[in-house]
This record gives sequence, C-alpha cells and structure tokens, in this order.
Amino acid sequence: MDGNVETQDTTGAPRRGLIGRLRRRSEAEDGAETDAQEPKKAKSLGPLKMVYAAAAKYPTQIALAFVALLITAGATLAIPAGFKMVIDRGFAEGGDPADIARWFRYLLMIVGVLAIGTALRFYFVSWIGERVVADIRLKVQQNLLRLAPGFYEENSPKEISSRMTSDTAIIEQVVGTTVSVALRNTLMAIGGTIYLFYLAPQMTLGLALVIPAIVIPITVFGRRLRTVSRTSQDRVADVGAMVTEVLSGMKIVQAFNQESREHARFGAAVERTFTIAKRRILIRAVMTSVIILMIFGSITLLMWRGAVGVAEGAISGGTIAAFVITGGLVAGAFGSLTEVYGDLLRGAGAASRLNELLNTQAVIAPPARPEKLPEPPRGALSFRNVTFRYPTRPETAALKDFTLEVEPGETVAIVGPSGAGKSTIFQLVERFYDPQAGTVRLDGVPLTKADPADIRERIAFVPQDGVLFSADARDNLRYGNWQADDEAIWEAARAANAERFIKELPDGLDTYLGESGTRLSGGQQQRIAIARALLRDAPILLLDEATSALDAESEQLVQQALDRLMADRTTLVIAHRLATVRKADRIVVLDEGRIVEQGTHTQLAKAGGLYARLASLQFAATEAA
Ligand SMILES: Nc1ncnc2c1ncn2[C@@H]1O[C@H](COP(=O)(O)OP(=O)(O)OP(=O)(O)O)[C@@H](O)[C@H]1O
Repeated sequence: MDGNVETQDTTGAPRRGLIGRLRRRSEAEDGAETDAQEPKKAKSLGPLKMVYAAAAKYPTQIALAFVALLITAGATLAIPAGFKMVIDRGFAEGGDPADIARWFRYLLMIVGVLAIGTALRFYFVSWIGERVVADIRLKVQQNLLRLAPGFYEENSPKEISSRMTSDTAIIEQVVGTTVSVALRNTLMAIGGTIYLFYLAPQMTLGLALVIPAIVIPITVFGRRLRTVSRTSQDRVADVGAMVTEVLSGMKIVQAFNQESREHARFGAAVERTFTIAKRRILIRAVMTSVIILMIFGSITLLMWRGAVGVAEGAISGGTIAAFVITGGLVAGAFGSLTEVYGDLLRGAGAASRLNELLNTQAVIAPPARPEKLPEPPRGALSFRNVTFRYPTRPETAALKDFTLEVEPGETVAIVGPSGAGKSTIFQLVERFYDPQAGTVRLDGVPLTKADPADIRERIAFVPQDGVLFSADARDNLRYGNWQADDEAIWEAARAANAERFIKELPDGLDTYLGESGTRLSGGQQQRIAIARALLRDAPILLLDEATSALDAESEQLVQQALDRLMADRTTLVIAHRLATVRKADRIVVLDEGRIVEQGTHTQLAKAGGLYARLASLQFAATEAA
C-alpha cells in the first residue's frame, strides 16, 4: 500500500510492506548470487562522501525527488484516514448516495496522488542513482587509462572490472533505494505513530509492544538465514567447480579409470550441498510460520480489542480499519529502517573500493614543464647504464647496467634466451616503467623529461600476436592513426600483404573481427598489426616477432610486409627468425639482463658464443617449422 517501488526485486515485481520485504529477503536467500558473495561492509559511512559529492551535482533532480517523496509519504498516511471516512460515513445505513460518493471520491483522489507521486519519486530517485553511477564509472575509467601497466600487475583486471560493475551497482542501490527508503520510512514511522496516537492512544501503546516483538525475531532469523545461505551457495559453487574440472579433464579421468572415484567425490560434494540446504529450508520454514503467527496473530488480537470497543460504542469501525492499516505501515517502516544502516555500510564499502581506483596516482605522468622532442623526429634511441627491476619483483634486475645506442634508421635485432629481458627493453622505450638507474633517451631527450604522449606518438609497436579489438577491420587498422582515410588504409593493407584477405572478408573493411579477432588466422592478425603500424608511420618501430610457426606462404607474406615496415625507420626487433637477424644491421645478444655479445650474424655465428648456440637451436627450429 505504501507503493514501495524502490524495493523492487530481481523479478521486477514491486514488493510492498513488511510481508513483501520478508518474502523478498527469504527469496534472496535462495537466489544464486544475491547474498552468496556479500560484498564487504565498511566500518564507517565516511566513504559515502564521494557518493554525496557526485549526487550533489544534480540539485534539481534531488529537489524533485524530495518533493515527490514528501507527497507520497503524506498520501500513504492519508489512505487509512480515507478508509476511516469511507467506512464510517460511506457505509452508514440510510446514507445519502451523493454523500457516499464524496468520501469515495476523496479516497480515489488520494490513490491517484499516491500513484503519480510514487511514479515521480521512483523516476527521479532512480535517475539520480543511475546518473551518479554513470559519472563514477566515467571518472574511474578516465583515471584507469592514465595508470601505468605496473598498476595492472598488482590489481587484476578481473577485480577492477568487478569494482566497475558490482560495486557501482551497490552505489546505485544506495542512492536509488536505500536513501529514499530511509527518508520515506522515517517520515512514515513518525507520521504514522502520531496518527495512531490520535486514533487510539491505548491501542497504540499496545502496538508499541507488539512491533518489536515482530521485528526483532524476524531480523534475527533473517541474519541466521543469510549466513546459512552463503555457506549453501559456497557448496553449490564447489559442485560447479568439480563438474568443470572433471569435464575438462575427462580424457585423463577415463585414461586412468577414475570414473568411480570421481563419482564418489562428486557424490560427497552433492550431499554436503543437500545437508546445508536442509538447514536453510528448516530455518526458513520456522521463520515463515513465526512471521505469519506474529503478524496475523497481532492483527487478530487488535481487531478483537477493537470489536469490543465498537460494541461498547467507544470507538468506530472506521477507526479500527484505519488503525490496522496504519499499524501495518508503521511496522513495515520500522522493519525497513533496521536494514538501512547495514545497506549504507555496504555502500560505504563499495565507495571506498571505488575511491581507491579514483585516487590512485599515475606513476608515469608528464612533468610539470615537459621538454619538447626535436622536430623533425630523427629516431635515435639511447640507453645509458640502465638498471631496471619490476616493482613486483624488486629482488631481481630485469636489465642490468644496460647500454645501447641505436642510430636513426638502424635495425637492431635483440636475441636471447627466455627471460633475458628483451620485452623489458620495449617496456622502457614506451615508458611504461622508469628505470631505477640510468637514462633512456629519444632523440636526445630523457624520457622522464618529456610528455609520455609525445614519446608514444613517435613509436609504432607490433606485438607478437596482433592485438585486435572487437570492432570492424577498418577501425582495427585505424587504431594506429584515426585520420587515415580509406585510400590510406588500403595502401597500408597492400603494403602489409593484407589487402587480399581483407577484400575477401564478407563485408571488406566493414567486417566485424569478433572477440579478440578470433575470426582471423595468426598470420592474418599479424599482417593487420603490421598495417596498423604502417598507418601510424612513426620514426621508431618496436617489433616483437611472432614465435608461433606460420606456414611457408604466410611466413613469406609476413616477412615482405615487415621489410616494408622496417624500411627507413629505427627498428628494435625481438627476433625469432633467421631471416630477420640476417638482415639486421646489428644483433644484440642479451642474457640475464646484460648484453653479452654484439655484432652481425656472420660475426656472431663465427664467434661461437651464446648467439651461435641459440642460432643453431632456435633459428634452426623455426626455419624447419
Ligand atoms: N611485469 C613483470 N613483472 C615482474 N617481472 C617481470 C615482468 N615482466 C617480466 N618480468 C621478469 O623480468 C625478466 C625479463 O623478462 P622479459 O619479459 O623482458 O624477458 P624476455 O627476454 O622478453 O623473455 P621471453 O622471450 O620469454 O618473452 C624475467 O625474469 C621476467 O620474469
């Protein structure tokens, strides 16, 4: 009756009053995800300040929501009064039909105001909730884009994405529901209690004893049920995990004749789920019976007391009706208020997790007065005595006293065993990290003195496996240069030997390349990445050659594309192919973060050192593939 739309549950059906709320809560216990992974609560409401600040930007909507809230609370309380009139005057024997109509019209008017007011309140309150969440998401993502890759090693993308979705959903719940529920129910509890005293002071005192007797056991049962439910969901998750494990390892299970053992193991997990579910349903069964007994029992007792009063002529039938309805509203309001604080703490927990993402400072940021890189770009790279440790692995240096001067236009192949530090060189050139000692320079300017965006503007990076986004072929190519028109795109595609297969795609450049480009072969993805780098047309090329073996024809197509890409550019290439090292102006051999040899392929092959060993193993293997 109070039009409690904000407590809408996942089924979309509004649940009203105390019974509705209880049902909603116990259904939530059965729900798959609702309480199973209940998010952590904060210790205080402090972090909600950020939510307040975000909402305060929309004073008009807040004012409108508040007005609607006042109107609906008033209209809700007016309903019992309306019923009182209708019952006492509208049902009076021998009454004038015109007089009866008046009271019913009055009641209808209240209902109309309540309906419209509730719709407006729901609209504005939810609007604010959604808008606040949208603003927070935008701000968080903007900050995330500024953070260096090191941050994502310590904070998993899965965790961050869960903050962006579930934590923001909790905030939405707080703004769009909890605050409104709290305000409305406080108004209803106060207003309702005053009205009850006005109607029947003695019966109200009786009710004051009954309400806690209803609310307290329900709250206690509710808590127990929530704990048991959580355990129950964990057990169900165990069953799920076991199914996945066995299914994905089915060949091993069967090859080792472990079917009966797996069945027994699964049986035990299923029985554990059943045992805990039995406890849950027992608590819920008892809880339901207690609720029915308490609520309907007290209504019956009140009516009984009222009936005696009516018989004695001390009280009217309409007053009894108004009293019962208002009593229900007030009890429901108190019931709701018991949940509000917990919900707010949960919201504060979510807000503090989002705050962390919002306030993380970028380690790699432009200096206050960035030094301009010389124009036109030359493409000279220099590493002087660079020592670098990854923040997550401070004990080992990925590069040790590394010195390398790369001349404009030179092609330097970097080879070395796995973990030697080859990719680390690229990370430092892009300035994803700053070395602990030594200096990296681009065209004579130390990277730390320039704006990272200016540095990256001058670099094209071709990763091992072409990183494609879920977009069409055109946008995947233009990622290197959004100004490129179709003519330029086709020219790059041609040079990258990608023209033919792109033309053969169902919609040419408009073809959607699917999640992570799964619709293209490895060689095709590499050629897209090469075309993208061609479009970028940067003076420095960082090329991480693919290790995956391609068939001879793709290999040749990729190689030709790479040759065109490397021409007239300073190129650092992590080389896995003999063809590449042969063509390089210089080969740098890296081991455990240090340069151990340098020279051309012929020189190094003759020297009989690490390169000669690697070449005979690694390149022979890839050439044979
Ligand atoms: N993000 C990281 N955090 C911590 N340590 C890292 C990280 N990336 C690389 N390392 C470590 O730094 C060292 C150098 O790694 P790097 O990736 O540069 O080697 P690599 O020569 O490119 O190897 P591969 O040929 O296997 O790709 C290794 O010991 C590696 O374990």
